[in-house]
Amino acid sequence: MDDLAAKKCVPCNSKDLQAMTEESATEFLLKVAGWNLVNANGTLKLNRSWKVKSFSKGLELFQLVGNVAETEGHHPDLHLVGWNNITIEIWTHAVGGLTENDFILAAKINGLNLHHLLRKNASA
Ligand SMILES: C[C@H](O)[C@H](O)[C@H]1CNC2=NC(N)=NC(=O)C2=N1
Repeated sequence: MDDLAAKKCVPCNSKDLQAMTEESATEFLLKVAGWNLVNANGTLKLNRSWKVKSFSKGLELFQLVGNVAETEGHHPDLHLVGWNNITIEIWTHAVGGLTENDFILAAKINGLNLHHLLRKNASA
């Protein structure tokens, strides 16, 4: 499995795109440190949480992530609650599960410099 952060997401409307098995997702998960695999009512998703220094730093984090998402044409679900708690969920809506696109996006998010936005004990 080559470097996911160097790959490009494919359009989600390509007809041969299909959700991967939980077994495959577990293998891909090894390549995206810090992310969790969750099963939300039968839909596999990735999620990761952070504590940010402030509400505005949370919005800055969203903008950095949003720029990557727009470049890739593949988008996360962004949650900012209790002013400084961020959770990002990633899944491929078009297939109702996980595809390699989701792990590429997670790997690219892991490559962002977010340290200046995060509380010291930042992993929520
Ligand atoms: C054509 C284009 O690939 C689709 O509209 C994209 C946009 N971003 C997307 N993002 C995610 N997470 N899932 C999708 O199915 C999806 N579809």
